[in-house]
Amino acid sequence: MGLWDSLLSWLRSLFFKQEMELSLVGLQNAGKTSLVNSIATGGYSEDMIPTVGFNMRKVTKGNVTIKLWDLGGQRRFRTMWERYCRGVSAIVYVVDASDRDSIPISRTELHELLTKSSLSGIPLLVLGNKIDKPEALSQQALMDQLGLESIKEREVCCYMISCKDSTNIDVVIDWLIKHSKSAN
Ligand SMILES: Nc1nc2c(ncn2[C@@H]2O[C@H](COP(=O)(O)OP(=O)(O)OP(=O)(O)O)[C@@H](O)[C@H]2O)c(=O)[nH]1
Ligand SMILES: [Mg+2]
Repeated sequence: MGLWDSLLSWLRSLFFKQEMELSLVGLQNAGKTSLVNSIATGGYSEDMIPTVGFNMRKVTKGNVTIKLWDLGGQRRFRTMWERYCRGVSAIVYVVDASDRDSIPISRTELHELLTKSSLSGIPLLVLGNKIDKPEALSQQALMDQLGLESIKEREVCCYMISCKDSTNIDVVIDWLIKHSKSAN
């Protein structure tokens, strides 16, 4: 009985194994690396080292192996974003929703990235992070200030999250799994 069950689940994993690759972009200090940690282990740390260049991390959720390109958000690394977003299943754009002064720059960088023809049609998931902070914008205000409604040529979704409190991380993982390449 046990053997039969494990044989079945092995067969199932052969047929339903899915892979996806995605890129995390957004300004420095937005919480991209924190999000990777939150997705991978649920862990959170206050003292993070800014990402220099990029990091790659593979995370398995159920039958889906997610390859995450975690890119540096400082200005000098932003020219790399496009290269690492080519061919991915989804672009995840992380915004510090509590840092209101940074939103206009974040908006400009997002729309600049989306003008690249190499990235046309790739679904976009915008995440307003740090909603544990009282000064965080509401979802509607963030969507307005980022000009998300003007993006028509691709699927766009926006969630508000907190890596610190693990708020909505499960919703993010569900969205990602639904957008893995072999999923319908
Ligand atoms: N309050 C709060 N702080 C957070 C949250 N997520 C991340 N931070 C903090 O924000 C800071 C920056 O986080 P990182 O994950 O390094 O940001 P990043 O986007 O990877 O930054 P770069 O690698 O420089 O592009 C760290 O001090 C984190 O602890 C959150 O949900 N709430
Ligand atoms: Mg980082």
